[in-house]
Amino acid sequence: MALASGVRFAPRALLRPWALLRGTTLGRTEPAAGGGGDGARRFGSQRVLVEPDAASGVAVMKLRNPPVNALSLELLTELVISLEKLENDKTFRGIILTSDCPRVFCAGLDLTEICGRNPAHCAEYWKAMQELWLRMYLSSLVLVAAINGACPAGGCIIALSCDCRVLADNPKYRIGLNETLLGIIAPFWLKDTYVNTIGHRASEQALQLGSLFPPAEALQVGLVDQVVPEDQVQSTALSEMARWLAVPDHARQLTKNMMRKATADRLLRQRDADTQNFVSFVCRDSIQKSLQAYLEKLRQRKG
Ligand SMILES: CC/C=C\CC/C=C/CC(=O)SCCNC(=O)CCNC(=O)[C@H](O)C(C)(C)COP(=O)(O)OP(=O)(O)OC[C@H]1O[C@@H](n2cnc3c(N)ncnc32)[C@H](O)[C@@H]1OP(=O)(O)O
Repeated sequence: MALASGVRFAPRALLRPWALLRGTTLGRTEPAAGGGGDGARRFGSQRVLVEPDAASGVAVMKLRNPPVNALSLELLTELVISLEKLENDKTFRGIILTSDCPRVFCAGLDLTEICGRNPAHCAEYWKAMQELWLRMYLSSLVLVAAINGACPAGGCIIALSCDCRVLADNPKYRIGLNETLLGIIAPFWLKDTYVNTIGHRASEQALQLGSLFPPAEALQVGLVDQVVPEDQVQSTALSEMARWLAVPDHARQLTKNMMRKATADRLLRQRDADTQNFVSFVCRDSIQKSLQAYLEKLRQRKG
């Protein structure tokens, strides 16, 4: 993690993402609609669509894992790879992260990845979650979340790993860490990310209550930076991006690192212990029962 001007400081090779890849179609490049030169070419994978604009140095990254962008192992892996690809390309200075699925930004952990799975799978899954958070949280690029749908739990953490958040003004698009309502506990690094964003007292309350904030409250508590009509989310995210990109990269990157490194280092120091803790917790019979019941409730809610 070199700190020289312009040098990327995201941790490299903490986990080789492609080792996790199963049945994905990465590296596909196709012309965008109406596109011409390099700046208009899309690339990405099955679950992550990247629309790069070389002229502005900004890429729009869309999550497309229907129906709710649950963070499956494949989606986590593809996100890490797309992020790494953009970070390694000097053309790009910023990413706007948004959803390609209607009404949902990201439903958080894919509960089917941790329900009824063996400990080895849960460990592999959790390591991938840690990896994505570390890479996003320490990314040298400016990350702006254009939150165009519901954003609970792991979805909220993805958004909080960005530098700035724009939320669509729709009362159904709630954001927050609701883990306690599932009978599970946010690990310390999710808690730290929350505290770093909204402060200790607000986090203490929101974490214990499992609060999911509607837009106006999310703005008030500081979980998001702007709430705008749904059709203005993308344009506002672009304006925010321009504001962040107006700052010289090296100064902004070093400042970001100064603000975030201690939090990331805390996980890096105890990554294995955190994984073991997660696995032993979620594999308990009582926790499995809670998760199964929650999933069942979600399925029955339909229709
Ligand atoms: C020691 C550390 C221990 C633990 C740390 C663990 C950290 C956990 C962080 C997490 O992220 S836990 C996951 C929390 N996520 C949620 O609580 C969100 C649950 N989902 C929803 O509230 C809603 O689905 C939605 C608001 C996101 C979208 O609502 P809607 O558009 O009405 O869709 P449906 O509810 O009908 O869902 C469609 C479909 O998707 C399935 N599904 C939804 N969420 C998940 C999920 N997180 N994982 C897996 N599957 C999910 C849902 O069951 C439906 O499936 P069908 O088979 O019925 O189509």
